[in-house]
Amino acid sequence: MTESKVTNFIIDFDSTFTQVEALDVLCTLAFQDEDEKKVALAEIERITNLAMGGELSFRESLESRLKILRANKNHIPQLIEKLKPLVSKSFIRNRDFLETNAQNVYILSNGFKEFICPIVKEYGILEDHVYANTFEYDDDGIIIGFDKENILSKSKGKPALIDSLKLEGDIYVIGDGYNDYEIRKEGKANRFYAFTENVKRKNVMEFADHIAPSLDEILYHNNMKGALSYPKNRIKILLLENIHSRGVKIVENEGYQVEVYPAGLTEDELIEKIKDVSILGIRSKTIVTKRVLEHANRLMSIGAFCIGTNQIDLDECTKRGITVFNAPYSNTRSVVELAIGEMIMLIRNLPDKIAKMHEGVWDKSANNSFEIRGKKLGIVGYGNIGKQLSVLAEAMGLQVYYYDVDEALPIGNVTKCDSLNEMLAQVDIISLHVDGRPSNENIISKEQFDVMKEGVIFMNLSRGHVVDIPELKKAILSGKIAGTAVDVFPEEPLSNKHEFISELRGLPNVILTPHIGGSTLEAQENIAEFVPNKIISYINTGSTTNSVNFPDLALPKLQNAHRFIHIHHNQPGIIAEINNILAEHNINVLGQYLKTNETVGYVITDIDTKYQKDVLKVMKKIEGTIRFRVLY
Ligand SMILES: NC(=O)c1ccc[n+]([C@@H]2O[C@H](COP(=O)([O-])OP(=O)(O)OC[C@H]3O[C@@H](n4cnc5c(N)ncnc54)[C@H](O)[C@@H]3O)[C@@H](O)[C@H]2O)c1
Ligand SMILES: O=C(O)[C@H](O)COP(=O)(O)O
Repeated sequence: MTESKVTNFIIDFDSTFTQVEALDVLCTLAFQDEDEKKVALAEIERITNLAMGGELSFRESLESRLKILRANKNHIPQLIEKLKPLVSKSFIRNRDFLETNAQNVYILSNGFKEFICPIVKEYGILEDHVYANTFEYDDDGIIIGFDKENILSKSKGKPALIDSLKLEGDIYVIGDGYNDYEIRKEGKANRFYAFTENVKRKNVMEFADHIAPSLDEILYHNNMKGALSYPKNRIKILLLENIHSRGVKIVENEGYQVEVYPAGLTEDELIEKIKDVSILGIRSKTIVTKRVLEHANRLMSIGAFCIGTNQIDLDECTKRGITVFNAPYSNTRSVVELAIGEMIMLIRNLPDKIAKMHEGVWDKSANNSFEIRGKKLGIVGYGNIGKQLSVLAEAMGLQVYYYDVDEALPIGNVTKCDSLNEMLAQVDIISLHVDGRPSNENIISKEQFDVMKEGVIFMNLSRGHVVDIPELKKAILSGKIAGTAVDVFPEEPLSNKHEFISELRGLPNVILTPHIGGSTLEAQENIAEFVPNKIISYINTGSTTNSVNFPDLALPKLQNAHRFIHIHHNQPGIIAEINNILAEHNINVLGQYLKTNETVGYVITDIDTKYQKDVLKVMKKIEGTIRFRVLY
């Protein structure tokens, strides 16, 4: 084969250039009767797969498929219209590449020119670069066969055709079928890319020189300019802790390489897994320590698919230019509903009564059973959950008191308390809704239990470490606390397979739940929609809206521009240096956005698309740079 700089791309049509097999679509047009259509379609698909997997000769498969089809000439224009929107997404995206390189792009298909030519023409592909079969019709216009003299209708037709073309330069074949690989197998191509954007055939992928989930990947692999600065399939996302399938779908549709794991991971396990991960998705269980982050060389972003982010070393993330996003409101209501339900259960002594009933004991009595109406509810932590709880509780007739370390505007008729102990001393029901910052460890301990009223109801649905558990146990056993609900624990099992160990097990009138305050399908689905979209927006545009640790920048969509994203330590002079470099390189700036926090500076510069690429290296070398990337 001639060694040359010219690269010829030989592209398959069905399931490569388009997302579908054209004859399957033709079948749906040809059959009116739904049952007949189903049977025919299944048979055509079966035969296609046999041929694409190399188990049936192409000629046999084509003959059988055309026999099943009762298509005619009039169906062809309809077929073309159906196929146009079904061009593979990465081919649509890279129309520029196809147009610019038209001289070296060929379509080689065992399909039919009648529908291929009008579709690929729209992408600049030359008509005389399309090699495919042609239909034969009877006098009534019914498709009865194909041109049997065409080399492509014969076995090993593709390698034979390539041979006949006598192309100069390298030949790279892009396709999803065994017959595409055959070109390489017969020594007529330098490289075979198994194209998996639409279908993945194991027995084709195993022979590939390179597996390409998109055309972007092929262009990137060849150092050629494509529509995207970085192929999405190279972005690996690891989703832990049983994240709702909605979230998995969103990141899959975005084209990321997705790995899903149902439970949390230990620090060592996470260190092992995180090496080539660009995005990490976790819930409350996975602790992302400094040590983990030291091994996370590629990590760009962490999604906490929950509210709390105390499990993540946020300072270290910021220093390393890793953005963190969470879902600050998606499970608020679920926690509040559980808290309301539990306070009613506890004030009526239901945990014990239910347990007795299961043992056959009928204990009908009003002793120690009360309404919640008129009782005083004390909320520790008047944030999103605390406030929503106060609104619902007031509506149910409770008098609400709250204590918060920050200034928080009272909603409705609630009473603000100036100290924690002042509040604890006067309320009948206590509900904790503080965040999990380290300084909140044991904020409820002996001193706090001591000031509480006798017979108080105590609930913790915030974080486990905020309550001193041995002291809580003493207060329950002494009768000081009449009822307790605990949803969160200092140590929680990593998965449903591990045992729950706690000294609170078996105590009277105690509801223990496995950290399910936010575990409703509604909440999980909302979270799974919210967090991935924030991360995708960050990856695609650089927007950091709602980030937990980064300066908040909402950015406009990138149009006819390249975007330089520069993250640096917050030190003087960097923005000036960036702009000097841009000026020295004669770069036309279209827009610039800057925001800093205590740790980092975040500068986005949109520039004209024509610039000398050596500027990229210079930008990376600016002292204090944490990360630099380019988007287009
Ligand atoms: N059980 C669950 O499944 C579940 C579900 C969601 C959230 N949570 C936990 O609930 C917490 C609160 O959620 P949110 O959405 O209301 O958060 P938020 O940030 O809106 O509110 C937390 C409030 O607590 C206050 N606070 C912090 N420390 C305090 C202290 N020592 N004393 C008094 N006030 C203090 C803060 O100032 C803030 O107003 C989350 O951080 C999370 O840890 C648990
Ligand atoms: O912070 C939260 O939102 C809650 O603790 C829920 O956490 P989870 O998603 O691990 O149940």
